[in-house]
Amino acid sequence: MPLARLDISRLRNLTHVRFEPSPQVNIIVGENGSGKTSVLEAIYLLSFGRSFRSHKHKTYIQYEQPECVVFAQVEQGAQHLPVGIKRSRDGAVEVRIQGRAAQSAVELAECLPVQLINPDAFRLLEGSPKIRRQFVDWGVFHFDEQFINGWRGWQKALKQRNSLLRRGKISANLLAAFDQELIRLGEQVNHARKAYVAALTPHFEAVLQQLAPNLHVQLGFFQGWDAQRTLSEAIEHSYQRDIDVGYTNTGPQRADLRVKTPTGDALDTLSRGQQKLVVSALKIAQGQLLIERGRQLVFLIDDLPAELDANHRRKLCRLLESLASQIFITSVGPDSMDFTWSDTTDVRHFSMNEGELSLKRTGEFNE
Ligand SMILES: Nc1ncnc2c1ncn2[C@@H]1O[C@H](COP(=O)(O)OP(=O)(O)OP(=O)(O)O)[C@@H](O)[C@H]1O
Repeated sequence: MPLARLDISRLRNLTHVRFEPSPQVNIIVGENGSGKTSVLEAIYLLSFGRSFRSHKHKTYIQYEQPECVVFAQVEQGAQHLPVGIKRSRDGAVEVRIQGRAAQSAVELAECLPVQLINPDAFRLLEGSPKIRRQFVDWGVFHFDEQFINGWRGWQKALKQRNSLLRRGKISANLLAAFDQELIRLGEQVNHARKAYVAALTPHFEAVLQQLAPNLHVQLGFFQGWDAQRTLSEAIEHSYQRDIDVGYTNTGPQRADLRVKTPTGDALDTLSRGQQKLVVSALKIAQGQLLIERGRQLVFLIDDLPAELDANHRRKLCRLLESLASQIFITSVGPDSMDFTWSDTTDVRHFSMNEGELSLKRTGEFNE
């Protein structure tokens, strides 16, 4: 499933970048502000339909341009699948897969799963539970084909219930009718998430053991309500509170992935670099799980050296190499990319200079 070709037009300072990446390791080196992260942003846009840097599409469309376009040939077996996205300044989004308009961003995510590790990665530990739920749900989405329909139905039922609660004057019978569907789908979502976290945990532990053997970190899953109760019981229990506050207090919308060390929350006890290692381990574990199920994914590693010492950088590279996935790594200087890749790994070095990308010959950086 690697990207065989990538065309980026009018995205930040990339007026027109066109290149053929390696199906394995791609290293993009350039000065601050040269456009390295924008290449990763373009690939991410192709998978998620949005940027990881800004929710405002106008910020990444090149100044004074009406739109940006990212187009790729995605390898699927012996075939190439053309996939493209166009984001216009007026807000329009056009996604095309194999020449036809895609129905939703879900189709994009299905044909191009992308995993990002960047300097903001520690936000997964630091940020709100929503960020961790999104992390878990991304994994479940690729792990369990039934998940997305149940999740969408549950979200719809939850929104309807909340809107009823907000308006007040609600009859118990009407609420109960909504609750049946909410509970059925909510239990489904919860079941899928729990199964996923259970499958992810041994992968996470093994990856972390390789990356940082001295770190002892445990994963736990909070389902969003008291584990001793069914969802139906929990909703019934918080009925009056829901009416008082005007929204649904309990359920899978409160779920969280708990990351703990023996002495407390990982966030409070680990250094920044250690947090980055834990998050990298979580993301690599997600990737491993996908690969184990016969899928492929693209890893985007933005600014690899940030917060990692040479020893941990090398360990991370070794792990990434062992995944046999397509990887894009950015770095400000070749010195920090001192890892020796195996002779059998296809490594392509690119240099980024003011929005212009060029392929380097092997060893050119060291000359
Ligand atoms: N909408 C835009 N249109 C044109 N240029 C933009 C736009 N937004 C940002 N830029 C410029 O595009 C470049 C984007 O660089 P990018 O963030 O990709 O750099 P980088 O090589 O990853 O840098 P660093 O090493 O500092 O992270 C910057 O020079 C920035 O000023």
